[in-house]
Amino acid sequence: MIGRICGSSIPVARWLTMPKVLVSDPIDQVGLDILSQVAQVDVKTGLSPSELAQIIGEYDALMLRSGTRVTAEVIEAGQKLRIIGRAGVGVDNVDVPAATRRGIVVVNSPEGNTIAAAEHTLAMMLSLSRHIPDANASTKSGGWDRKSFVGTEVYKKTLGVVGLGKIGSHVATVAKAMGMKLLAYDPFISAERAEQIGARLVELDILFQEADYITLHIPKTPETANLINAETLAKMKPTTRIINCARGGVINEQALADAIAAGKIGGAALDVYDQEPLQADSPLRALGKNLILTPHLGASTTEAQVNVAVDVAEQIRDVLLGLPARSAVNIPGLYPDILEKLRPYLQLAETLGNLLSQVAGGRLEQLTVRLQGELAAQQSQPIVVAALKGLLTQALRERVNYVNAMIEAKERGIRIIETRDESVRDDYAGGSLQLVATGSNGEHRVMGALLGDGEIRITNVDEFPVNVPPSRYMLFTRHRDMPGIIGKIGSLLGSFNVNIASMQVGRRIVRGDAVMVLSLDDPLPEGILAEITKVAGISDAYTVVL
Ligand SMILES: NC(=O)c1ccc[n+]([C@@H]2O[C@H](COP(=O)([O-])OP(=O)(O)OC[C@H]3O[C@@H](n4cnc5c(N)ncnc54)[C@H](O)[C@@H]3O)[C@@H](O)[C@H]2O)c1
Ligand SMILES: O=C(O)[C@H](O)COP(=O)(O)O
Repeated sequence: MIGRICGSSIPVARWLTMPKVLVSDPIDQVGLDILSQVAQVDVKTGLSPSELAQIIGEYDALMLRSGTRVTAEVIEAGQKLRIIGRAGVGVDNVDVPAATRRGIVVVNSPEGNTIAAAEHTLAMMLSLSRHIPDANASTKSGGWDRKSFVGTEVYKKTLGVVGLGKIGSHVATVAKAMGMKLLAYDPFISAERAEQIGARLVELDILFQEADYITLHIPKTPETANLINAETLAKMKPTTRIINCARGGVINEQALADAIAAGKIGGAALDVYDQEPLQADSPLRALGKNLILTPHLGASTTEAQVNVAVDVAEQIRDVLLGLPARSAVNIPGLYPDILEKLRPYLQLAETLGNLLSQVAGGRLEQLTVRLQGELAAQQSQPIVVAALKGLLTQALRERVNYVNAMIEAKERGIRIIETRDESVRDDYAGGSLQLVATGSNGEHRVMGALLGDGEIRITNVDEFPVNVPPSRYMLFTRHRDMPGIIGKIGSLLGSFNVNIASMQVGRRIVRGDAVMVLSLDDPLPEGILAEITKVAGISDAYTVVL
């Protein structure tokens, strides 16, 4: 039987077992079509956080814009949630730390609406300069008033750009072409970058004092909240006009309304507000032609909505299919191109982390990740995250993933040390990875490498050289290197009907201490470990399940 779901023909049986995606804000149909290839898609907009919390439990993914608030309560209720996709830039309406703790990947579309937001900013600046909204309203209501709407030119005026990122840079470039002089404030960009755009990087106070127009393109952070307040407004010229198409809350709205009403600044154009929708009794609603208000329309162009819908829907689809997301805001450094290159190393790191947690046992206090030889030239952070994921697998099972491994480790008080040494040369062209765990059972270490075909080799366990591929079931022993031990272990396993796939002994000196590593086809039956430790010369035996 064929069911028709959002334009695609999917057999009903398959549809019923598909993951479910909730779309909680208006999203372009092209995004819904992409999601429908792999999921059941429900569109339910206008939900409050508590309404969302009530239904989110049945969904594997959530797609939203700025109209939905994803609180910690929503995330807690979203027990099946794997991904939250923000079809836009700002993720300040999502409790990202709560999502990270739960291992939920949060993605956005960092560039899909850049041009739309920049063009809206420029439209706001020109509308404010020429009183277009009020002149339009007056004319439409029957008037022909040319005297009240005399404007000013932007040509040769100074534009102060706060936040010279993607949107700020585009605004600056177009403003430059209109003959404006540019000042910029952004503590995270270089003077050279500002110069390329034609802007002079200055301190914030200089920008406030000298700019005729100030445009904000910063995220809302503890540093930027309330950036424009009564004190900073007092530094501006009485003709200065402010445009905010970034985030509400970076301007103190009461202070702005007071300054405009008192003629202390020239005016403002706002697209974003402290509380959205803008409160009915906001002091901003009472002001006249020197204040323009739009209802968060910066990203509302046909082109931008297609861009962000495709960008985010593709990422949700990929994550639901087990593939990486290309712009996850809470996975450090894991971009697809890097991921592709590092994939075999990530597998190695995760396997060694899992092995180490079982070799070491007990409570872990510190993990040292050593990248040696060629490996030291690779980007290390994803490798560290993969090692932590492996290390925590025994404790957290599927609850740990690339999103939350770092935070879970930190919450358990595990210190992470990373070292790299390109000068170490061994038999492995791709270099070696060594993991050292320090904890309640002292210090333990494992080392591994990749063969030319990408196959993993465990090359050292607690300073004993070995050369074994990892396998699902493994048996490790510590013993005295003496005749007869290997045979006894072999026949003991045989008597319990356990098949040995491979066996390796690692020793540093003849007849000294040694390790034995066995790869087994079957899990070890209960009781066999006790029998193994009774064998003369065996000091320790433990199983590892990878
Ligand atoms: N109105 C809308 O519909 C709309 C649409 C898109 C984006 N936005 C918002 O616009 C803002 C900018 O977006 P973007 O894509 O250009 O982001 P971006 O990350 O490219 O740029 C932000 C810039 O702000 C700078 N910055 C950070 N903290 C700062 C501080 N304390 N002081 C000065 N500069 C600081 C950063 O260095 C960066 O260069 C974001 O808040 C985004 O959410 C709004
Ligand atoms: O951060 C963003 O991308 C903008 O604020 C756009 O928000 P919207 O998707 O709700 O229009």
